Amino acid sequence: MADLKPVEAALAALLEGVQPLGSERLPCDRAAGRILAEPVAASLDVPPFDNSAMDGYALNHRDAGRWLRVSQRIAAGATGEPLAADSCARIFTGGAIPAGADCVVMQESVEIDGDRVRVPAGIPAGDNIRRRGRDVAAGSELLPSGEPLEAAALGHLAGQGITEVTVRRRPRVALLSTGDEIVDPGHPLGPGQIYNSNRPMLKRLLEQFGAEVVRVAAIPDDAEGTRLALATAARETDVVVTTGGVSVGEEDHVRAAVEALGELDLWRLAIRPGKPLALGRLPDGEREARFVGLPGNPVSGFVGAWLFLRPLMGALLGAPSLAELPGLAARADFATRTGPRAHYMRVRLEFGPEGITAHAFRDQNSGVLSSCIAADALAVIPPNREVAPGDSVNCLWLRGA
Ligand SMILES: Nc1nc2c(c(=O)[nH]1)N[C@H]1C(S)=C(S)[C@@H](COP(=O)(O)OP(=O)(O)OC[C@H]3O[C@@H](n4cnc5c(N)ncnc54)[C@H](O)[C@@H]3O)O[C@H]1N2
Ligand code: MOO
Repeated sequence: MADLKPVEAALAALLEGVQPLGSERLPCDRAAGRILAEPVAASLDVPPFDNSAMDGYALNHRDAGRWLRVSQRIAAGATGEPLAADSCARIFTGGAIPAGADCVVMQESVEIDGDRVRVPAGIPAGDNIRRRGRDVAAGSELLPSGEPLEAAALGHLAGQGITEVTVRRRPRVALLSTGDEIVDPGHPLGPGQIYNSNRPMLKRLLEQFGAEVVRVAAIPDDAEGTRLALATAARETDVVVTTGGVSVGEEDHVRAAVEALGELDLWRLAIRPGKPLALGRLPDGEREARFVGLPGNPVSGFVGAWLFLRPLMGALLGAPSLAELPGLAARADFATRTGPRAHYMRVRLEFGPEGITAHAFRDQNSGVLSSCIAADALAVIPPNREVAPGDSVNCLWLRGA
């Protein structure tokens, strides 16, 4: 087992030389989930003027504790007049603070007598005022390149009146299945056959990671057909992913075809599941598609997608948030022992007042996809390690992309 390589070595080989893809302009309302390809500068202060955080009265803090005439009414959207002496302004949340006022007192704290009010003494200057530029200052960087355009970022763009952004083109991916026994749903199953569960699973994961799956196909079981399928896929895409046929079986034409078309490295990784992995390049004139051959076992493909396809999509998208899975420490509720391979165990995390507990699924076999459905994380148990209930284990978080 001495030849088993660490995940990091394969990942470094996979990402070597990968450059972010080109960009495209999109209207903001079609850019949700996309990755910014350039920084966006703020041209406006947000908020654009000092305004009230409360429904109440705007005054100068030196007048707090005295009876004041209510000299004007300022609703959100209106601008008031400068405050006259011995007066305050009725003001509503979002209303512009009039000149001369430097604090707002909420109406629940005010005594009212006809058109006069008295606020408690000792109100500090600035109280309940949302200062101009407090959220965003004009001229500052609103969002950096590589930022995923999720809810708050989209709100921030709109806050500047921005209608269009430059985002990365989505990586185009081909997803090809090997295996004579694999049948697509919708067709009858013959003896010894199984349905193709990897395809929809990996398609969904790739889309979650920001890719566009532009081609799905089965690789035919002959040398020429395999070569044609791979060459066609490479021409149309940035990444060609295959499933199955990466261990030591004899039935496989993928290896020979990738070697004939470009370069191939076969890895045997010190991880369970996902030991065999094929990485390569498929040149097409000036450009090339990256090749990733994931193992056929569904859980091995699932884990391989999180560990390899996610950072690859991150590198193509220039999105640092996809580079590494977030890690968190949890208390194991299980016992296990590893051999020469690190075990990436599917766990459900329970967040309690005493901390986080990792519950491992009973059957961790790499063919048992049901263990992935409710898995929140992969608990990474290093090689040659014994874990007892209560021990701390490092978990890689799988919720979200
Ligand atoms: N002698 C050895 N045998 C195996 C080794 C080894 O080192 N020496 N490694 C094992 C490990 S670990 C893994 S993981 C698998 C990887 O196998 P392959 O990538 O070659 O995949 P296949 O043999 O084609 O398939 C494995 C398994 O997965 C099923 N499968 C394949 N594709 C799909 C699909 N699209 N949907 C659902 N299920 C799929 C397939 O029917 C097989 O049962 O090799 C071990 N063997
Ligand atoms: O590495 Mo395989 O993925 O253990 O089943």
